[in-house]
Amino acid sequence: MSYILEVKDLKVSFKDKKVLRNINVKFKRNKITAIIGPSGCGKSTFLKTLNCLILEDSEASVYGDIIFNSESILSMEREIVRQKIGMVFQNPTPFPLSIYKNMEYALKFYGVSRKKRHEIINEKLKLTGLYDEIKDSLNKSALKLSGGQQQRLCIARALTVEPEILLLDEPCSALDVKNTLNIEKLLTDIKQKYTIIIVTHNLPQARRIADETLFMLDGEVIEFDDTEKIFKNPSDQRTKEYIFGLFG
Ligand SMILES: Nc1ncnc2c1ncn2[C@@H]1O[C@H](COP(=O)(O)OP(=O)(O)OP(=O)(O)O)[C@@H](O)[C@H]1O
Repeated sequence: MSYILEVKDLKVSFKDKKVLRNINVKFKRNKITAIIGPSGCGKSTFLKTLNCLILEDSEASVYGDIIFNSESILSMEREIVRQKIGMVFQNPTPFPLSIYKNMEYALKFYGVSRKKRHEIINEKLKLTGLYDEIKDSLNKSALKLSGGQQQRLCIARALTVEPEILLLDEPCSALDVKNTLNIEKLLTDIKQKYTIIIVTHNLPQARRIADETLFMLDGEVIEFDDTEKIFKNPSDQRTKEYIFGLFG
């Protein structure tokens, strides 16, 4: 089995508050992994640690290591980490620019030629199912798109720099059912090419799309296994109680 990311003895604190405790897990390449757990258990902190975003917080201390393709991301250049490990947030975050300029932004930063930028932008808009919907209004403000379209644009934008891993923090929590299902289909369509790690409160969503599911509680990983095993026959009593709705 090929692993893309290995988390070793990871601990994260904000000042003296311990938020993540001794996490040791490995993420499989080209799979969707869902991270679930009650509010405040540390899911977003964990996700933000996986692409070093947490290091931008002056109150955060990070111990342990995260190995990506046999290299420690904590000692890699941040720009390379962000290119290899992209992130999409809970609320769609298009820049207040045109759709095209949103898509072009990171490509310009990395010095990609105009012709190549155009090719990549079309390809990613097609991949995320947006192209047919917006091909005649690429110069329109991205803020005028619907919430679901904005979130697909953010995914398309994150993919322009060809990350190997895409992290998503509750990407559907601001969307209706139809847009949620669109995003879920999109994620399952692209997993042949990308490794996807998604934080979700929506347990049926984790069950629908994730190959593996990681259950966290109070900053610890309680159980990490095939999604079917976690939902049908979890090994730990605490996972059982969360899955069957006794807490959370
Ligand atoms: N920048 C920060 N400074 C101080 N404490 C923080 C910071 N970010 C998160 N925390 C604390 O860390 C703990 C874990 O928060 P985190 O957002 O990771 O949990 P979560 O499981 O993603 O929660 P939710 O499901 O509600 O989004 C919480 O107690 C939170 O208050």
